[in-house]
Amino acid sequence: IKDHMVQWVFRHGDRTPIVNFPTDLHKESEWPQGFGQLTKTGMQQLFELGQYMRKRYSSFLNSTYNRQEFYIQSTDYDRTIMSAQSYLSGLFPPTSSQIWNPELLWQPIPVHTFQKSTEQKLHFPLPNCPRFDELEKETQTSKEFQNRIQPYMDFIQTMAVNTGLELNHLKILDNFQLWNTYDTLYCEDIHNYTLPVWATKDVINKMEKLAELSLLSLFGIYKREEKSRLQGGVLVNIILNSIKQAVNSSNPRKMEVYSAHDTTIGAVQIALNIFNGKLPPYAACQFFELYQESNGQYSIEMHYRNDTSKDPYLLTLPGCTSSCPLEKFAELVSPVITENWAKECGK
Ligand SMILES: CCCNC(=O)[C@H](O)[C@@H](O)C(=O)O
Repeated sequence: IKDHMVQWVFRHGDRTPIVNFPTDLHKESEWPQGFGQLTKTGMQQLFELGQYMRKRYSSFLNSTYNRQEFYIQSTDYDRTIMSAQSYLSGLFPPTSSQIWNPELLWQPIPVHTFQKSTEQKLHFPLPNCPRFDELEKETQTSKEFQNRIQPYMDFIQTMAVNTGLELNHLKILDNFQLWNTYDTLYCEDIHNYTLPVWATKDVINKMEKLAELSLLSLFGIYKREEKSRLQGGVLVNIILNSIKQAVNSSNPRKMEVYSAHDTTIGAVQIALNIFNGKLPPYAACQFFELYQESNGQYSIEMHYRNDTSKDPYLLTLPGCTSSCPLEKFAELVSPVITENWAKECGK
């Protein structure tokens, strides 16, 4: 069995909070680099990911960086671009012929990025899609969602008082307010900032569950396939087309990598119906490996690395085997792939 091409999507590394909630004890000025910035921990996490991939693909990838073989794109955020750079310093330290400064075992490698307004493939949820906004509203009032949020109603009331956030915003979940508040408390806790007295272990756990429900209900729970056609299916389509091109190309790129966000991983996994319901941790990665079997047939394997202490999980596309023939894979994902995104968005 021969590795033919790999596609990786990862979340950036550890960062500072992105937003304050009204009663937050810590303001942006208390964070050395301000909101949303990659920390040294985050840099180390991505460096480790690069080293992991160097080992995993030692026989597949050329040990020296080769622009014909490798391409990386990042969303247009400091944290994802810097994550990509940290990752590349672990994946492609310069080998003898590439060393340009003997005191520095690092080489510049291009991280491609596109303006937020024009990039419509990596930062989810993709904006400016009226049909998706409609589906979001339908989701919030659906019984599937209401059944899951009902048990938390009293808790959400308490959270509104503790955080100073608007109750009727908090309970619809889709504007990330509860998720963002959980995230800010999580960042403060990791970096040893004092938490408010009400932020007990139990409260944080309940907020984590609601953050997970935010991600799940954003792309799934209700009309998963239709929402995925407008969201995660867009990136699945890009990845699948790139894999198909590699099959028909005489000298295909070996690896394409996307430096992105937790919502990117969530959108793709919910579109593929392989989501584990948990928030993707820092530097988590979903990756696809195209193999050519001895009989010449091409198959795709999907893996998810969300714990650096273990091997990545081999994931199985529902309806297929873990090593899924390319044609079968394409057929099974076709319900979440749209030929005309703008039209389906009702623009
Ligand atoms: C505030 C909501 C936007 N959050 C982000 O962009 C973060 O990068 C988030 O996606 C993450 O992966 O931490």
